[in-house]
Amino acid sequence: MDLVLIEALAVDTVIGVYDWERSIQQRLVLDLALATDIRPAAADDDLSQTLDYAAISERIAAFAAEHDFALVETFAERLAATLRREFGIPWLRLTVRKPGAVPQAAAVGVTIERGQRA
Ligand SMILES: Nc1nc2c(c(=O)[nH]1)N=C([C@H](O)[C@@H](O)CO)CN2
Repeated sequence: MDLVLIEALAVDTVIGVYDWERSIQQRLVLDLALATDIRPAAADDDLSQTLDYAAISERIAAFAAEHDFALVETFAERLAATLRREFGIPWLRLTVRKPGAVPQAAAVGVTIERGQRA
């Protein structure tokens, strides 16, 4: 299976467990690897036969704007389910980083893999 990539996608959202985090927007940085077979699109040079990384990036920004989870785990799990359902993605790896959450770390976050990778 081939992979369509989206790397270091920055989105702003309400995210965090503490009271002071509930009234501000914070940045998350996402990496995605999305399984698909790119050969039909490549054979016909046709965007409609592959995963449109621009459309998916826009959907992620909208998802971030419309939700306000406490945990990055919840953000990752719900986003993965949404993308798989709406774009028919059989398998994905998603990393969600929260830069600045721990001052001593460049970023903290989670990586999940969901679905079947053929
Ligand atoms: N595993 C997690 N640990 C923590 C999270 C989280 O989402 N997942 N969140 C926080 C706070 O919101 C933190 O980011 C504020 O600086 C703490 N630990």
